[in-house]
Amino acid sequence: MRVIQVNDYAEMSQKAAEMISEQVRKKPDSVLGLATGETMLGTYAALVNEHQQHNTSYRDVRTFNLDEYIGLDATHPNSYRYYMNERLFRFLDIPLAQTYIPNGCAPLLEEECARYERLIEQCGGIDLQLLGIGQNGHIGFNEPNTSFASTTHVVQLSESTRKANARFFPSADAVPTHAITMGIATIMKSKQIILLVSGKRKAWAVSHLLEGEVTPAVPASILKAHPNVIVIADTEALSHVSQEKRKVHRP
Ligand SMILES: N[C@@H]1[C@@H](O)[C@H](O)[C@@H](COP(=O)(O)O)O[C@@H]1O
Repeated sequence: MRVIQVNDYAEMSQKAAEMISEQVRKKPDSVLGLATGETMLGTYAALVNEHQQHNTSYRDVRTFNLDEYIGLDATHPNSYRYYMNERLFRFLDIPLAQTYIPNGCAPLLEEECARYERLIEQCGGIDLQLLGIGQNGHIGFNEPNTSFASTTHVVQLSESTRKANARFFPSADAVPTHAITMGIATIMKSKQIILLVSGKRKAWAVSHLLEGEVTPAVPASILKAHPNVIVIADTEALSHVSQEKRKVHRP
């Protein structure tokens, strides 16, 4: 695991956008794994900027998002489909049919999970997966104590995650109780992973990731076992981590 320490959110976002654009220029038919949340907003804005300035084309790219709330459709402003369309896809030249997000309104949710997992495989797997991290160390919506062997599945969101995400909803009760998420094994199959972390809110999760043991109690800790992970973290997110560990980590 390689750690890149940056000063702040803006620098983290710029760095991540540069790495994603580079991947797409190197391999124009890349399969990108995408994430949502506040962490990604700056990266997507920087990516749009880069696309407009340098004409990097996304025509042949396919994208798979990590997760989606159950019960919110594409027109709901809090659905991750809405977020992705509004924040990123509408500014790029990517055909929407090449952007995949689990359908949280599918009548048969288990089948939807299996379909999604199959689709990722049929596209040749994810070349570059972008990840954020929850305050409790979750990745995607894989809450603490999810099996490391899990594939795309339906999850019940923990109260702490619902509370953390309530800031985007009109009220805490409006946050859905369930979601579909890529599993931990799905995420770990990606060829490369970039984890973005910003702010004091995430300091505990980052310090466990870099200095704690690998345990299902902190889902992100499994990333230590992946051969190609880059963590881009700002000074506040790294504030609980020793200077030594901030430099370079290899599995
Ligand atoms: N499912 C998403 C995660 O993929 C994301 O990493 C996390 C952190 O979000 P934020 O970036 O808003 O802190 O929130 C949600 O739970």
